[in-house]
Amino acid sequence: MKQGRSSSGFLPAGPQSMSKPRIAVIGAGLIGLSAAVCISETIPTCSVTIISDEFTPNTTSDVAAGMLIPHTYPGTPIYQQKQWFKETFDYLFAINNSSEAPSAGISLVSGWQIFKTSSSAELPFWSDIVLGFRAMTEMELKKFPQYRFGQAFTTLKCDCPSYLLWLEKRLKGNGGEVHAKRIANLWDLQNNYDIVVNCTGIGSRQLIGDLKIYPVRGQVLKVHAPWLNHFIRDGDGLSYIYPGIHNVTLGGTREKGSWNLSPDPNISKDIFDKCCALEPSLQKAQDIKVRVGLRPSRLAVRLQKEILVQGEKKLPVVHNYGHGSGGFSMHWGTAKEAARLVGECIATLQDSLSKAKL
Ligand SMILES: Cc1cc2nc3c(=O)[nH]c(=O)nc-3n(C[C@H](O)[C@H](O)[C@H](O)COP(=O)(O)OP(=O)(O)OC[C@H]3O[C@@H](n4cnc5c(N)ncnc54)[C@H](O)[C@@H]3O)c2cc1C
Ligand SMILES: O=C([O-])CC(=O)C(=O)O
Repeated sequence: MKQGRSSSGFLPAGPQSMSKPRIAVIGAGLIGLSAAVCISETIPTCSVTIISDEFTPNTTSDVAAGMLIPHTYPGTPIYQQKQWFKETFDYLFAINNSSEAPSAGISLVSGWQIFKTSSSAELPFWSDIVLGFRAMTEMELKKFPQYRFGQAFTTLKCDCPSYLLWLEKRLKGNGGEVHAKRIANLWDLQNNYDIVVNCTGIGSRQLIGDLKIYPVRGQVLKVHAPWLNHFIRDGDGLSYIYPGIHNVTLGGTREKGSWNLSPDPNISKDIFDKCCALEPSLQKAQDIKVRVGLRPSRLAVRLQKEILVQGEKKLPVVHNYGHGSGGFSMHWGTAKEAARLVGECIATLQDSLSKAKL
């Protein structure tokens, strides 16, 4: 049994009425925790239970840099991605402006995204959502002699384990529960929950057989270099330096289709050397830790309702997974949409219950 989370007796023996709809959220990474918090706050009449086999600090979400810099999903309309990013940015900006900022692990960070050729630097769809987006000046570019062009802006960063713990605490404060268990089949939940929210990330490949989701392996270093406060990102996405509250994340790699979770020392050296070339003071970094995560990648985030049917039985499922490289950038926007879909499922269930009584 994992500390503070029950691993047995997780199935509530609740009534089958819809006076208090019972929602099971599968997955305790960023996407499951944020969806659970959002559902518990927007539909306070329901009970929310997270069921997951892994928790912080052992999820992909703990490995992430946690920067709010979106990656484009080719299969999701841009207006939709822009809305999710804006909702996430506004929500975290408000937390950053509150006394909760340090415990939630949310900080503002300014810096540069740099490019070797100006033609590779299109105006991103999120340029009017981050703060103070502009082209870098000649003087700023002098710091990076190999680069021709750059974008300067201020964005938000989540300190990943702190933020996940903060979300879990908030869920429990709203009366939510958290249980440690691996789910092999969504139907195992049908007797005890009215609606299931699937936030299993890369686990959706096995749990529901979605072969459209695949891993993109990422290796990063988490180092102690408290003098750094500006981020630097090579526009190719293969070198970045992201200072946060507790450490600096150095990255990174993108290996499509690799399931290998073991750190590769040669890759660590390569990341370190490339980041030192951008920011020589990193030679003095200490306490270097290596982490590997598998980005749950998909052409489009899957955010939709599905009604599973088995004979007479029905199980409403809301899917919310496949956030790839952009979970932190999009999570609150997708959590809001998942909560809205759960609300629709509750309305449909209530409607069919009242029709059955007639
Ligand atoms: C190196 C790296 C750097 C990144 N940097 C950034 C960044 O700077 N900004 C950004 O926006 N994004 C970043 N990301 C992407 C981000 O980490 C992901 O988009 C996000 O963490 C996905 O969250 P998730 O909750 O879907 O997945 P996960 O964190 O993997 O959570 C899935 C959960 O589901 C549970 N689960 C799975 N299957 C089952 C099952 N059958 N039964 C029970 N539980 C199950 C797991 O135990 C886990 O708790 C980065 C990723 C990596 C790897
Ligand atoms: O690309 C970045 O800047 C960080 C990130 O999201 C990732 O490594 O997936």
